Amino acid sequence: MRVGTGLLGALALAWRAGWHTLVGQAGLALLGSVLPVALAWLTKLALDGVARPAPFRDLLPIGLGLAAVGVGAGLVPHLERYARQDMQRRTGLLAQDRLFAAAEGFVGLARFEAPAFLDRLRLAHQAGGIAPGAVVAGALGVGRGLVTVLGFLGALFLISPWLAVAVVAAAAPALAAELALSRRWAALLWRIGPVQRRESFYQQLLTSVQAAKELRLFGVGRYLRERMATERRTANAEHRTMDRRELRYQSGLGLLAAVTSGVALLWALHAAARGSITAGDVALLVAAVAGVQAGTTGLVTEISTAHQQLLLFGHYRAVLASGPDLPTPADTSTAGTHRPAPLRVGIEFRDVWFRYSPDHPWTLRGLDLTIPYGRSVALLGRNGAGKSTVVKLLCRLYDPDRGAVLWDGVDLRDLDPAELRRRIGAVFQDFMEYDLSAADNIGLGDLDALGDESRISAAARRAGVHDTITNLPRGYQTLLSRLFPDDHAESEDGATSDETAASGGGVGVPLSGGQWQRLALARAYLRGERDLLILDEPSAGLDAEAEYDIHVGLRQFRAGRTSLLVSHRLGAVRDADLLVVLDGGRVVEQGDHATLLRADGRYAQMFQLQAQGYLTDSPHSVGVR
Ligand SMILES: Nc1ncnc2c1ncn2[C@@H]1O[C@H](COP(=O)(O)OP(=O)(O)OP(=O)(O)O)[C@@H](O)[C@H]1O
Repeated sequence: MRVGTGLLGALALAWRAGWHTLVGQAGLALLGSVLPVALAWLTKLALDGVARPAPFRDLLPIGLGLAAVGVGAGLVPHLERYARQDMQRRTGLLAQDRLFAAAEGFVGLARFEAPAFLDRLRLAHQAGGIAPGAVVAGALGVGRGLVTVLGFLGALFLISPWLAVAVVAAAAPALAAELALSRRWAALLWRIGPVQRRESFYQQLLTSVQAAKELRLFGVGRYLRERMATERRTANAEHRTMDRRELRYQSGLGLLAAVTSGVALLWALHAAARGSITAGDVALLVAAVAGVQAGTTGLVTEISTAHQQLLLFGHYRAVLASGPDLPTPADTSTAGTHRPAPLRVGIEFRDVWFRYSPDHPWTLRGLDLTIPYGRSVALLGRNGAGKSTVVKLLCRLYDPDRGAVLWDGVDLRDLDPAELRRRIGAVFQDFMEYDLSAADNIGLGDLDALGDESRISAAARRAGVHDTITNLPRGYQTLLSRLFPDDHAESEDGATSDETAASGGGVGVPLSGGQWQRLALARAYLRGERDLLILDEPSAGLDAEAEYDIHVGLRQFRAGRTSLLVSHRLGAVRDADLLVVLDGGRVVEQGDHATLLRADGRYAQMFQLQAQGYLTDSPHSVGVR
């Protein structure tokens, strides 16, 4: 049943991707399947005619038929290959698009963090490119093989029924064995998923420019290479075991088929010597036994390949059928009921409990927090206190396990997540550095502004990165990447782009850490008119002067706007309307700077510690004096 629905799914995808190619491919498969049988029959007729002997005009149609079959046999395989590859490309493209659309539809992050789901996604991605096309080609191949085998079996049956039965009996175990093997292959691919994931992690590590510094400094390249090889050896051992099993099955079954055909041949020669069958019958019998065996082997291979691909295609179908990861309102279209209205009162975390999974400890334990409309709130606390987690819940990348996050009193779970996010601008602590142009890096913050130079440069100016960008070789159009050379053309001396890149010419320009951070800030500023601005450590990588500039700019920009700012630099956030200190997954202190200093609690301690750090001499310098 599952095989049936998988096959139907693949056929439906292929039909959608290009029905005319599918029909052409099926027609060619049918033509290809009857040609060998027609060739054998026509050869028998020609031999019998010559032996009789028959006049040439009786032999002429047979000769023309043989010539036509020869032309067909020469052309059909090439046409079929072309149609198959075209189908592969079309279904691959459609399948990939559907897979990525499904992944894009996951509202939250949890699935991207679950190793089992990641394995399934990887297999689905691999399968999506080739499996549907391979399943369709396999199904057509099976149909073609069946027609050929049945045609030859019919011929055999006419000459000797018991021989036909014997040949089928010899082929049946091969079919059963191949099906069992293909199931084992699919299970193996699933089993070694984590091993391959680790191997590819080491591969990326050993070739990534970020890791290159530390690997060289610590001299750990060889150690990691050995770990990578260990993973590959584990996968190889599993493959080898399967290959050996396959070898055993296939050579045993091949032997059985060879013995069957040998016996059939001896019987045919014996019968011809006694005069009970003609020379044409012998030729047809030899062709039929060989044709049934070759056809069965082909059939078995097609079935097992299609079966394997079908099992892989199962991962693709599973991802597509996995449904929403977080509940979304049933109907987001009805009169905009699930659209968040512009923020008017504020956002409230009400007794929020959250952990990343049942295996993780609680990160938030009954958090109560209000971000009032039009005010700036700064979230403070030591590493791991849960500040970024609050940010992620606010963007609805996860849902609370208990309690609720309310947008003007409406639970975020009752709002359309895409609409909610349209109202938010954010810089995450682990912001993205896109290997795109400077303009694109900013413009991705708001696709409407992507071609709007004035909006992009205004955002860049506000983030203090405009001058940096205009000094780049191609200004806002400079590619900020080491991955893609800016110029794919060969240089004048004929060097390829790889060589040019290796010598430092024609490559995109990467920025410094702080410059990237400003770019991320510009991206958020592009969404500055949105209802809520979230900045998670927006100045961590900036120099002191830049940080000051950024915070002055931020202060002006934030005035009268609702914002949430996460920072460890207390001097930079002291003038926020509300300072909130998190500890142990809940709010332990809140108020403005003056109130919290007077309270002489956690904030006052942290603030004084940082302030002293700037003002007092270090114990070492005192000692030196
Ligand atoms: N994706 C995740 N899966 C599991 N645990 C996580 C995940 N992200 C964060 N955590 C854990 O949740 C806790 C809170 O992390 P969070 O990033 O919110 O802290 P933070 O206050 O922002 O810290 P920092 O000041 O270091 O940025 C930490 O113990 C962290 O290990």
